Amino acid sequence: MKTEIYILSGFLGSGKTTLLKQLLADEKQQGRKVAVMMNELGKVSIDSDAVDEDVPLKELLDGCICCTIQDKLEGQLQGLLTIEKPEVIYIEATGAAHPVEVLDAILSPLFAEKIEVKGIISVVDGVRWLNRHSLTPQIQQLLIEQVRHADLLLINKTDELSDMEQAKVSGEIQSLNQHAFAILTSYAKAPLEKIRGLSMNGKEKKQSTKIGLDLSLSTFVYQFKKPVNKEAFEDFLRNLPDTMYRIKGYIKFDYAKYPSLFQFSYGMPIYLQENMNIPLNMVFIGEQIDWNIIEQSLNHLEK
Ligand SMILES: Nc1nc2c(ncn2[C@@H]2O[C@H](COP(=O)(O)OP(=O)(O)OP(=O)(O)O)[C@@H](O)[C@H]2O)c(=O)[nH]1
Repeated sequence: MKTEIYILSGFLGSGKTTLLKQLLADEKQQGRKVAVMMNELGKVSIDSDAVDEDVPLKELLDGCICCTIQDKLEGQLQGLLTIEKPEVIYIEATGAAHPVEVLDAILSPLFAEKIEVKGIISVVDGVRWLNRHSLTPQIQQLLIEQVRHADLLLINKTDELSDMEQAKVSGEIQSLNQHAFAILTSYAKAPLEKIRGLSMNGKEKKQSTKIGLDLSLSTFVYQFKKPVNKEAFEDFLRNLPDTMYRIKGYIKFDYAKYPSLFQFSYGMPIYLQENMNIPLNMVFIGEQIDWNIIEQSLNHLEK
C-alpha cells in the first residue's frame, strides 16, 4: 500500500490549519494511521496544538520548504515512511512555498514509489485575495501560483464577504485555474469526498481534454530496467516541453558501472556519478504533459 500525501497550500492565515483539523477528525473516525508535517516561517509552531498527541508530527522550523530545509524534509519524510509507515500524510506548507518546490521536496527518487501524492489543496483567504493589490508583487505572484497549481481550491472566509464579493473572487480564481474544482467555504468546511477523490498521478489522473493532455501540474515516476545511451537521453531532454519543471532520479548509462544521479530543473541538466547500485527511479514534475508520450520515449531509450 502506498502512503497517500496531501499538500495543504495557501497563504499565512488563510485557513489551512482549520481545514487540517477537520481532515484529522475524519481520519480518526476512519481509523487510518496519520502523520502531519508542518513548516512555519517562525521559530515556534503554535499549530502543533491542533494535532492529537498520537499523530506523529514532524515540524520543520526555520525556513520554508522550498529552500533551506528541503533536504531535511526529505530525510524526515523518509523516516516517517520507514519507521511509522502512516497510511496518509498531510503536509501543511507555509504560505511562502511555491507548489512546484513543495512537490520537488517530497518526491525523492529513493522513495517516490512508496507514496502517492493525492493533490494540492490551496486555501485562499477571500478577503486577502480582494485586497491583494496592497501586497508586494512577489507575494501577489505567489498567491497566483498557489491558485494556478492547485487541484482543489477552497475560497475561504466567505462569512466576511458579501455575495457580490464572493462572485468576484470565484470568477477571478476560476479564470486562473479552470481545471481545479473551486468551493466557497467558511471556516474551511469543504465536502471531504472532494478531497479524498483527488489524484496527481499523471497517468491515473482523468484526462481533462480530448487530446489526452493533462492541463494541471502532475507527476510521474519511471523505472528504468536497462542502461541507456547518453546521447539518446540528451536528445530526449532537448525535445521536452518547457512545462517540464523538474526531473530527478537515477539513470545508468551504457558505458558506466554504476548509475548517475540526474537532476534537471528549468532546462538545466546536472549529472553526479554514484559509486553503488541504486534503483533506477526517475521522478518527473510538469504541467500540460502527455505522460504516455514521455513513457513511450523512455521505453524507446531502453531498446
Ligand atoms: N472569519 C473567518 N475566520 C476564519 C475562517 N477560516 C479560518 N479563520 C480564522 O483565521 C485564522 C487563521 O486560520 P488558520 O486555519 O490558522 O490559518 P493557516 O492558514 O493555518 O494559518 P498559518 O498557520 O498562519 O499559515 C484563525 O483565527 C481562524 O479561526 C473563515 O472562514 N472565516
